[in-house]
Parts: sequence; structure tokens; C-alpha cells
Amino acid sequence: MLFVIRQMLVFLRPCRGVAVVFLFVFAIENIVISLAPLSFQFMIDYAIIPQDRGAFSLILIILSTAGLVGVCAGLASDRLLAHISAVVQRNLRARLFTGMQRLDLERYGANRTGEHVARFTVDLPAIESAMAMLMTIGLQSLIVVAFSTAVLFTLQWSMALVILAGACLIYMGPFLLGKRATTAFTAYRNDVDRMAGDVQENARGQLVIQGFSLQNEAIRRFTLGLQQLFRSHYRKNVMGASLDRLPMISLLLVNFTMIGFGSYLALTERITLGAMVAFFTIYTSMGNAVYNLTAVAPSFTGAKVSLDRILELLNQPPAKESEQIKIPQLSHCPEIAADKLIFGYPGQEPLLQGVSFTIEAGSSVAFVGPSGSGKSTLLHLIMGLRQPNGGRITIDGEDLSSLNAEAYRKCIGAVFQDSFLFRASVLDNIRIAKPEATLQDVMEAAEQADIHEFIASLPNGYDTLVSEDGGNLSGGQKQRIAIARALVRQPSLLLLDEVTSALDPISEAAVNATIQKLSGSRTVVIVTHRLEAITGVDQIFVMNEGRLMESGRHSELMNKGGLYKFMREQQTAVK
Ligand SMILES: Nc1ncnc2c1ncn2[C@@H]1O[C@H](COP(=O)(O)OP(=O)(O)OP(=O)(O)O)[C@@H](O)[C@H]1O
Repeated sequence: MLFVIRQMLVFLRPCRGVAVVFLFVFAIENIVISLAPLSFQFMIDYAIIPQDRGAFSLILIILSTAGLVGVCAGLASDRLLAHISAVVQRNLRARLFTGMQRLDLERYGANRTGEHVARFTVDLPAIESAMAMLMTIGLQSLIVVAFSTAVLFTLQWSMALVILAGACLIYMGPFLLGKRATTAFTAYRNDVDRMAGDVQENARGQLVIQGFSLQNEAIRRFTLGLQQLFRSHYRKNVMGASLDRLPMISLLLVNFTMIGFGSYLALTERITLGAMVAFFTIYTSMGNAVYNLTAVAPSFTGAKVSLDRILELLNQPPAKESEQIKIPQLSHCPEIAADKLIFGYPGQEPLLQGVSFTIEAGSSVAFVGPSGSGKSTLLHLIMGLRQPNGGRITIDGEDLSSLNAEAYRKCIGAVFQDSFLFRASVLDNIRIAKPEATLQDVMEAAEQADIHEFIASLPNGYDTLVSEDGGNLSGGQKQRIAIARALVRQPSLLLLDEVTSALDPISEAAVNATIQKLSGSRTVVIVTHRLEAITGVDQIFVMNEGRLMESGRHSELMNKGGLYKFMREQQTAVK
């Protein structure tokens, strides 16, 4: 609980001025509420029993003035709290999203997409609700308890002492259950995350699911997952209810004790009737406040779990201190060299095993080889998206790990196997690679990618909205827009991973001709299975099972009679 409160205070720092004003008005409202029961004592002992109408009017005037002040303070505190809550959530959302953008592929891939989404849809609201609880019920209860305790001690100290002992008893339950409750809440939240990931995957895979009639299988798997969620949900609810119930039982016990003890004191005339009524009224509101404080516990336990998950992301070490890293001064066409590269995905055997090569400045090269031989992984390493476990990559002689990644990648135009498009206009999808590009630049890039005519034929031309994940475009159209996006940058290094796999032969020929033209003025690295398309490149690297088997020009490799010749002949035979 203390951890949650401390973190919330950290989140509140940016709006500490408003928070202080809030505290002030909120305190006024609650002091009025805490002191109101004293009016019973004054009414009974000074107005009703002595039949004093003057005192009656005076007490009434004071009471209504205090009431008015309390109401105004309450209205003001509502607005201030709404502001604070919105500011904290806005800041947290921004920090969380920024944190996600700073993750490298390894750390990003450690969670499923649904889990990242759940941080926004489940964890942030849990923190918001706990913060609202803390700043309303929590604060209110604290103020009421503090003032009531002080007043009770002035009215009758021995009864006040009994109440204090009772309050300790009330908090005992939540204190003892704390750890087990956190475990139950964490398990539940993880299962909810898993389910969010499943639903997300199901939504993305609807074409495959419907195409293969996998609905029943999808329901079966989902139901299996639900069983686990059901169990953790049940445990979490039982814990939540126990956190609620134990204090209530303790409160009942204290109530009975107080009624007996208070009545005994009145009976033996150690307390006046007015004081006793005031005492019990204050005690009741104090009892409610103490109970409310314990009722905050379940939401705090949930918030602690959410906080852990959010802080895990926020406290990730930054990728690199960019100031200490060199801004690359890439020549127009960089030379890329790899020296004994070793790389393996986390928890797996090394995939790349001592790969060395040199790609000369301004040359065009192709990496070919069987599926899974590590070609795309190599491209990721060249881009600095993943770090080698051994060996190194140099760009124009500079170690890639010593270069400023952001500046380096700005010199690269990359087209990945998955031609991901954003939900934005075609124009913005291309221009995102170079925000300062003019419409003319974009159209030229689209022409080079052989997609200009298609875009121009759309009802809204370049302003046509691409739906989520490019759903309203064919695979080939998406691929060519992705190529245009890479070309608009006029990059000094062009990386193309299977960029013509979804193209018809005519478009493929057009795109290949463009790539051919571009090489010479920049360094071009192609990954492809289409061996026919790379006959003209300066050098071909043949990969197999994470090793570089052979390299050379097309004619050299054909003369060698190795894996390349074999693959080439296989493809020709299939045709
Ligand atoms: N993100 C990842 N996490 C774990 N393993 C991965 C990941 N990406 C790829 N792999 C594994 O690495 C191996 C090489 O994959 P990679 O995509 O580099 O091969 P490739 O030669 O480009 O294959 P293809 O020609 O089919 O695209 C594969 O066996 C794959 O299982």
C-alpha cells in the first residue's frame, strides 16, 4: 500500500500546485463533515435541555454557514480532482507509449501485442481508479479519522482509547492477507492479458480461421484458456471479498463494545447525554471512515499489480545514450562489412554462426538460401535492430554498435517481408519515411515502385485512406506502396526483403528494373528467393543454416556448381 501511495505521489508531481489547492479545499469540506456531529452536543446540552432559543438560533446559523462552506469546498474539490486525474492519466499514457517505442525488438517481442494493449486498457484504468479512491475515500477517511479521534479524546478519553484499539483490529485482516492477495491479483491480471492476446490473435487471423473452418477449434482453445482465467478470477474475487469482509466483522465487534461501554458511562453519569449522543454520532462516522479505508485495500492491491507492470516498462533502460554515440556521416553509398557474426534468438541455439562478408560501397548484393537460413535476421542485424552475440558489423569502417541508431536508420530505406501500412492516407503512408517530401517526390517514388497509376486511379487518389493493416489493398499493392515508402527517402542504403514476392510478373519486372537503376547510386542489399531477378547483381551471398556457404557473381557461382547452382536449376526445372 505504501509503495502504491509513494508511486502515486510521484505521478502527482507534475501537478503538485493543483494538488495542494485540492488538499486544502478537500480538507475544509471534510473538517466540516467531521465537526458537524458536535452540533448535537451543543443543541442538546446548551439549547434543548435549558430551552434557550437564542442559543438554538445561533447554533443553527453557524451550522448552515459551515454547511454552505462545506458544499462549495466539495464542488471545487471535484473539479480539481477531475483535472489532476486527467493530467496524471495523460502523462502516464504518454510515458507508457514512449516507453514502448523505445523498446528494442527483443524486449518488445517478449510480450504479445495484446499484453501491450492491456497495459493501456486494464492497468491504466486500475491505477486511475485507485488514485481516485486514494484522493477521495482515502483522504476523506484519513481527515475524518484524525479529527474525530481528536474530538473523541476531548469528549471522553477512555472511550476514545477503546476505539483506537478497535481500529487496529480492523486493519489486522487486510495486513495479514496483503501478500496472498497480491499474488492472486497478479495471476488474474496475467490471465486477462493472455486472453487479450488470444482475442487479438483471433481477430487478426479471421481469414485463416474462416477459410479453414477453424471456428470450433478457436472456441475450444479459448474455452480452455477461460478455465484458467476462471480459476484465477475466482481466487482474486475471494481474496477481494476477504479483504472487504474481515474489517467488517472487526467493526461489528468494536461497535458492540462501544455501545456497551458508552451506555455504561452515561448510566454512571460520567458523561452527559449530549456528549454521549455526539460521541456516538462521531464514532459512527469515524467507524465508516475506518471501514472505507479498508475497503480501498482491494483496489490498491489491483493497482499495485498494474503499477508493477507499468513500471516494468517505464523503467526499462534506454536503448543507448545517443549523446555518447557517433552520428554516422554515411558516404553516399556506405560499405558494409560483417566479421565473424554470431547471433541467436533468446533461448535458442545460435542461428548465425561466424558469418563474414563485405558489401562494397555502391554495389548491389543479394542474400539467397533456403527458408530459415537466417537472411532476414541478417538484414535486422545490418539495420541494428538486433545486436550480435559475437563478431561485429562495420559501416564505412565504423562499428555499428558505436553509431547513433536513429541517425543511421534515417539513411536506410527498408522494405520488410510484411509490408505493414498504417491506417492513414496513401500519401501519408509513403511520406512517413520522409515528412519533408513534396507531393512530387512522393509521386516519383510511387512511379519507381510502379504504383503511381494505380494510386492515381483511386477515387481519392493519394488521399485514399488505407484501412487497418492495408486491408483494402491487395498484397502486391501494399508491397509496392512499401517500396515507394523506402524509395522516397532516397536512401544511401536500400534493404529489400522479399519485396517482389506478391507481385505479378509485369510489376515484378518493373520493380526489378527500378532496383537495378538505383544500384550504383546507393548500396543495395536484397534478400530473395527469386534467383532470376538477381542475375545482374554485383555479388550473391548464399546462406544455409546460418552459415555463408558461397559468394560471387551469378556466373561464378554457376561455374562453382554448389548450392546456388542447385537452387537455380531447381527453380528453372519447376518453371
Ligand atoms: N523473432 C524471432 N524469434 C525467434 N526466432 C526467430 C525469430 N525470427 C526468426 N526466427 C528463427 O530464425 C530462423 C531464421 O529466420 P529468418 O527469418 O532470418 O530466415 P530467412 O532465411 O529469412 O527465411 P525466409 O526465407 O523463409 O524468410 C528461423 O528458423 C526462425 O525460426
